Amino acid sequence: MAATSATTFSIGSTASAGSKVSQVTQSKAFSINFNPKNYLRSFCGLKAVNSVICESESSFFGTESSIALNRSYSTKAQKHTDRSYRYVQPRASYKVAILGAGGGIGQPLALLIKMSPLVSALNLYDIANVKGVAADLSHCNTPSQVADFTGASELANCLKDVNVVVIPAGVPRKPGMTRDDLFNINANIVKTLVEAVADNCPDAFIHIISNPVNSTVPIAAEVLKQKGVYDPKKLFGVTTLDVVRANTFVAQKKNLKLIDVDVPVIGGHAGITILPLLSKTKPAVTFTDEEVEELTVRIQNAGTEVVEAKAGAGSATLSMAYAAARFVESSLRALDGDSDVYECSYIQSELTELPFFASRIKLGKNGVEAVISSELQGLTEYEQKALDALKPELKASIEKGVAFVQKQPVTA
Ligand SMILES: NC(=O)C1=CN([C@@H]2O[C@H](COP(=O)(O)OP(=O)(O)OC[C@H]3O[C@@H](n4cnc5c(N)ncnc54)[C@H](O)[C@@H]3O)[C@@H](O)[C@H]2O)C=CC1
Ligand SMILES: O=C([O-])CC(=O)C(=O)O
Repeated sequence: MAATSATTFSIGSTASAGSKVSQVTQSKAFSINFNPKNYLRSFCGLKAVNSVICESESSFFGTESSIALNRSYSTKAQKHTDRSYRYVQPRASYKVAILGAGGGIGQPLALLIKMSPLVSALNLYDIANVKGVAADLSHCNTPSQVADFTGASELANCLKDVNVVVIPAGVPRKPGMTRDDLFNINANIVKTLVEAVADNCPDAFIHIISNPVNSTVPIAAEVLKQKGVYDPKKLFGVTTLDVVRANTFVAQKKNLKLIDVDVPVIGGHAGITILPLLSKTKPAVTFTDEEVEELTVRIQNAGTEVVEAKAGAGSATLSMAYAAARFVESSLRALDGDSDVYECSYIQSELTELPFFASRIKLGKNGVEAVISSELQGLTEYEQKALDALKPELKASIEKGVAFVQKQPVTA
């Protein structure tokens, strides 16, 4: 990506003030130069502001989708027919499957992915009937073909040749519950679905949304290991919503433009294991101690805020679909060769002594290309204490997930 400003900073072993990138694959660290403007743009996810004004090239709300929509009610549409048809052609042909597509997250997520010019096939799977959802979506005049798959007997077909599998299948919280209270039901759902992924599309990127993410990702890893197809670079716990919330809350608090704010969120995805690194906010922002405490607690409890507001009708669905769509878009861009894709995600990690940990990562064609280790350096005292405090809980959740699969080995 070309630099547009004179101010550049570098990440890598040669950097003095920038971020350090460590290779997941354990090959030696490398350095990259890029400018802060692009750096921030790559964290904008669905690029809300840019995409609404149709500047983005590969956003779900980018040029192609917008032109496709605009054509429907433009009085001059006819004059532009040829040009518009050229634009609505898919720009890439990736196949995405959503498992749990009929649910509160699955449906809006399917709509957002249907708008992507990078997707040629969108497979919807659920144990409940998804025929109606697929029929409904298939009327949208965007490039991808939608197909429905209902029940276990159709799961293998749903997964054939898929590049990205997104898993929001499972039960959501009700008021008074923790995410860990969902373990007994969701552990088995994730285990069964990932077994099918291992059998049918072992090379796919796997995005786990089902809670408790701190345990369901280790469950998925253990299943893939037992199946002999585990690639730690392609298994992701989706923690994008924590980043989206942190960005939103900080922007609101500090009166900043939403599009400009980027807060890395590390650790895991439950209560105190969610740790926003406010000191690493870009652009640099100064917070009082009270603001740090208030923002950190709000970000950690944001899921519960929604659960309580929905009063028994489930947990975050729309913001989660938005966040998951952002992570899918980032994955597709990386698969498509974009070399400037960064997200936070909960992955197998060597960043701390814990085997799974959420942090900023660089995504590439083969999944996790690098882990940004520098964001864990120079933490404030508050952040360091919070990091130390989250480790026992996260460790226990990881061990619970691993033990679950070891007690009930996968079917060959
Ligand atoms: N990672 C994150 O940041 C977030 C995670 N979540 C989690 O996402 C999960 C889904 O939430 P919602 O969509 O609101 O729930 P929902 O109940 O509305 O939808 C779940 C869907 O999964 C389907 N399902 C259940 N068992 C299945 C199976 N074995 N195979 C295929 N589909 C199956 C159901 O039929 C339903 O359509 C929950 O576990 C929730 O806690 C929710 C918000 C944020
Ligand atoms: O809070 C929940 O149960 C759902 C969730 O993970 C979130 O909204 O972050």
